[in-house]
Amino acid sequence: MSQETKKSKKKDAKKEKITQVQNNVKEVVDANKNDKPKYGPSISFPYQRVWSRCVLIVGVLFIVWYNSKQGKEIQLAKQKDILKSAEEWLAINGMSLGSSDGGVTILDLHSGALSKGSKFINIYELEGKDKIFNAADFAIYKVVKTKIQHAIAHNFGVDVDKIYLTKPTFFSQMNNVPAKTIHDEYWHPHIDKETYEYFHYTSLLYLNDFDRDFEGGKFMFINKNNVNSTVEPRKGRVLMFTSGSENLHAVEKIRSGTRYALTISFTCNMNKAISDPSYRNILK
Ligand SMILES: O=C(O)CCC(=O)C(=O)O
Ligand SMILES: [Fe+2]
Repeated sequence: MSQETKKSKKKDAKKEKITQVQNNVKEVVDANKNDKPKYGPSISFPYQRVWSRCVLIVGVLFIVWYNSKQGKEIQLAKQKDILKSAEEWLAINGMSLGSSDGGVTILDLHSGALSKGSKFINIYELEGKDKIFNAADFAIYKVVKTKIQHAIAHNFGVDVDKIYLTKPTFFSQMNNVPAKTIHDEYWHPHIDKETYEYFHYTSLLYLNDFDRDFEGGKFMFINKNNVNSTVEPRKGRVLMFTSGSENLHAVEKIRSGTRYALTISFTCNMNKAISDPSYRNILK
């Protein structure tokens, strides 16, 4: 065989191979063409990617907004409207004059009783009692109390003039010092009306922040199935509930730090009403 014949044979073989490959590719393309989408032709439109991203973002924003509306928190007033810093208020309110041996210190604003050691002292009988509070402190208390009274009336559908401030109304300070008496054991489930007969509506104004100023110390509602719903104390947050057996509750043990709250409660029994604690009264 001549050299030329050999070359042309090689060329022919190559051509044949290329045609074969091309045919194979065509077959695959044809096969794909016949492979119709299962659920009909897919929809496409201009700027499809941009639009689909916009829809996704709006969807996520909607979910975030919707969930934020789901909380049962009602804003009564901005913290800065009514509250000084908790520390400032507590420093002047006389709590610093006491301190119980157990983990709980109480200052009753109506009677002046303050836990000290294993007893109570009366800060309204102390020398210099007029320096512990001033008129502005009581004015703040009155504003806070009145706002809460209106909020309770509104949310529980009662007439604002038919609920009355009742005693005790007190500051509480809680920490993780081991309890000395049963009164220091705030973590037991209880019903306020059993402790305080004339309470019909309990409210708590929290003065500092869970997870920042203290750990533990969440408020827990305990229902019949032993399932808890919890409230995390936060400065300026108000919790209100009816004081009967429908609201069994406890406070989770404090693990560290100090927790401050103010209890303001209302009764429907006008014979058990108390007047607002006032500067004038403590000067008597
Ligand atoms: O401080 C709290 O969150 C609740 C205290 C309490 O339940 C009470 O004093 O009866
Ligand atoms: Fe309670």
